[in-house]
Amino acid sequence: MKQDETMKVKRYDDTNVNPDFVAERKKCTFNIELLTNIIDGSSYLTETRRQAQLAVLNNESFSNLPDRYYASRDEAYAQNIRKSAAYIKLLKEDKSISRAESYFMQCLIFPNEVPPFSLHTTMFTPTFESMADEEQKKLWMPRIENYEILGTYIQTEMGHGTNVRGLETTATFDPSTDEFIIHSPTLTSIKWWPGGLGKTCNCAIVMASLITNGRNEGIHPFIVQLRDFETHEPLKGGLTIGDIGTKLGFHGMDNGFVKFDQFRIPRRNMLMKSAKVTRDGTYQKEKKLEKLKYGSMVFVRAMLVFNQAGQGLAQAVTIAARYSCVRRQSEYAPGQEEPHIIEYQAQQHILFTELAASYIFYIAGNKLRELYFTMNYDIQKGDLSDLPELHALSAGLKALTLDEAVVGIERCRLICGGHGYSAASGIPKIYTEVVAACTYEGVHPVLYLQTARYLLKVYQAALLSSSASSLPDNQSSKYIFRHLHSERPRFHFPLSFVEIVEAFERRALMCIEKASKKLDGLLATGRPHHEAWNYSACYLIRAAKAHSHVYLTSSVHEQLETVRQEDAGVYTVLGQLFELYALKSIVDHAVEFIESCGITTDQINICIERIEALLLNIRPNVLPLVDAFDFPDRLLGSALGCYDGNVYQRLYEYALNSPLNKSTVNVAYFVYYIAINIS
Ligand SMILES: CCCCCCCCCCCCCCCCCCCCCC(=O)SCCNC(=O)CCNC(=O)[C@H](O)C(C)(C)COP(=O)(O)OP(=O)(O)OC[C@H]1O[C@@H](n2cnc3c(N)ncnc32)[C@H](O)[C@@H]1OP(=O)(O)O
Ligand SMILES: Cc1cc2nc3c(=O)[nH]c(=O)nc-3n(C[C@H](O)[C@H](O)[C@H](O)COP(=O)(O)OP(=O)(O)OC[C@H]3O[C@@H](n4cnc5c(N)ncnc54)[C@H](O)[C@@H]3O)c2cc1C
Repeated sequence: MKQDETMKVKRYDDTNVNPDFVAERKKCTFNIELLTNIIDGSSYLTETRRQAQLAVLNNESFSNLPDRYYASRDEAYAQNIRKSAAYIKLLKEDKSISRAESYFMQCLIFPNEVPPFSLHTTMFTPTFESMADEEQKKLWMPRIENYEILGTYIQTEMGHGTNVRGLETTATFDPSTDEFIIHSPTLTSIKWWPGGLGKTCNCAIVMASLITNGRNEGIHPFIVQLRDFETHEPLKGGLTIGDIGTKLGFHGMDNGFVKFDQFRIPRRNMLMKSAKVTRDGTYQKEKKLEKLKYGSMVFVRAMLVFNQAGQGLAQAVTIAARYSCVRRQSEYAPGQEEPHIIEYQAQQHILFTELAASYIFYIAGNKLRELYFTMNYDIQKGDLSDLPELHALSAGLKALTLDEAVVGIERCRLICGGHGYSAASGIPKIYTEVVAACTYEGVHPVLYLQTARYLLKVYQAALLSSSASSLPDNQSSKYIFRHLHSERPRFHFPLSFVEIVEAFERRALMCIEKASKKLDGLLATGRPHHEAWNYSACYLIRAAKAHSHVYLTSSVHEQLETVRQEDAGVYTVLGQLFELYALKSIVDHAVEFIESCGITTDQINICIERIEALLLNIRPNVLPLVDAFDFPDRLLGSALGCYDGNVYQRLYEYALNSPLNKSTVNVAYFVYYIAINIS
């Protein structure tokens, strides 16, 4: 990114900081910058992020006007398009902007929003690049990279989302014209939900059942132009396109629908890397590349762990922590000043356990992102051997971390009392964005079951093998092989970090064993496989969750081992957060740990006592620990969570700006109430 020498705005305003915050920050016992580097992934990424954020803060085109919480849907959409236009212009002008820089800029330009063009970069382009043949890439990529083509990803229909094989939209080859005819045969086959489809995008990847020579060959991707490149009107010839209406959140996004009525596209608009239809209508496919079509779903799921679960929860925690260090409430000791609510153990228990979870999701999410890029390099070259592992990991972790994050965000809102319910707290906005990710890219029961399917295969292989050597080193399920044929150790309390990881592994192995036994038992009674699978679902889901917990704990433990060599202060605080997250999970799933690790209820009580001790350990560092996330105020969008802690002044300003305060007597009251009931 080109450096702008004229940058004026600082990322933080250090003047006029609430004195309570100044005192809190003085208690810090560790090197905040080093922790920030760990959260970002490296010191290089911290610097890159800061430069990108400064570029946004110094560019007036990216300001949020009108206030984001008072904007109507029309205004929110218009504002997103205005900012998108400026952002895309910048990307086109400055080709040196890297992928990481553009990512960091986008997060701040659209705080807690998925903007209308985002499907272009997260799903449309990656799917095209992965599924198009070389000739198609030459033809289309320059216009895709130049944003002349703005694309979305159209898969879900009104009647089918999860069951991709059940999609009804057809793409029938017509050899007489060398075209495919895209058609929505029923009401339920209308494509529904794609982001940016309603008003913004002019092209799309459409997933449809390919029919040629009278045979249905299954779901395939097609690139389809939807709107005229000059007038932006929907193309004639059989398209009905629109916005699907108001949702829980995503107000600035035009999630849309499209009904195809015998709409024609050239044959070569089928993406032909792994399968093709020749001029005479012959269908050919390369079986080994078949699963590439799922690739963009794996990509987004893997990114959601750090981007939505990690960052979303960390933002809510930052807001709740800062507010808890400002807010005073209740008489603690008779006659004394009311304490900050952070001093209440009940508050600390919720806040610090969520703080710990946000660190775990961020760090494990970074590791998953790196693993994705490493494994995907081979996958794109045609070696798909790592894909099942990547799919199982990304599906399970997307589900587990987002499940825990949305509960955590809501808990953070609740511990802010009444002001948490105001949009000005910023938490409702974070919640509605993050909770959407629990649905898009696959609902969680279904994703857990995908992970379980993989785990049972690994377990079967482990039963037949006597060592772990048949699995590559990077496989997260290697512990299944290791522990299946080894003695369970005796655990000592309080647990060491190494013992914590082994306890999670033993618990996961037991859950997998139980799921396998349950399934086999049902099969042995003569039930068909699909029925036995369905009635094992609760066991299978428990196994997938336990396995995902293994990845979280083992990857953060690995990070701790590196930090241990570098900095004692950071090692201590990160270790406390790791231990807190792990012990809380052990207590929450005590039955599974007692059964799998041979531990007693007394030892669970030791964990409960240890959690209380950790709350006291973490207390002095609470503000520095959220400062380490390094969120600019604009990203948080919160009166309660600002860096300077001037909560009440900002809440008052927010209320004064309410559109209802533009007049002293509201016209509706005058016209309806006074006119009818008083005159
Ligand atoms: C710091 C630096 C930064 C760096 C920069 C980087 C920054 C980037 C930042 C980005 C930030 C993000 C922002 C977000 C914005 C997003 C906006 C919203 C987007 C929303 C888009 C959508 O919402 S878009 C629709 C998604 N809709 C689903 O998600 C449907 C779920 N439904 C299914 O996913 C299937 O339908 C389901 C269930 C498998 C059954 O399908 P099915 O019946 O065919 O499957 P079966 O169970 O029979 O499985 C058949 C065999 O396929 C295997 N397999 C199945 N899936 C596989 C897979 N994915 N990969 C591999 N393999 C797979 C399976 O494991 C079996 O393998 P095997 O036979 O060997 O066992
Ligand atoms: C904000 C948002 C943005 C989206 N963006 C896009 C987009 O850009 N492009 C796109 O194509 N789609 C998009 N979607 C659609 C999204 O991917 C689907 O909603 C999602 O995959 C779930 O499908 P569904 O809504 O049909 O739910 P269903 O499949 O009908 O599932 C409903 C419920 O049934 C249960 N269930 C279903 N199947 C099973 C099963 N096999 N086993 C156990 N339980 C089951 C689950 O509890 C599930 O929650 C978006 C959705 C949202 C909310």
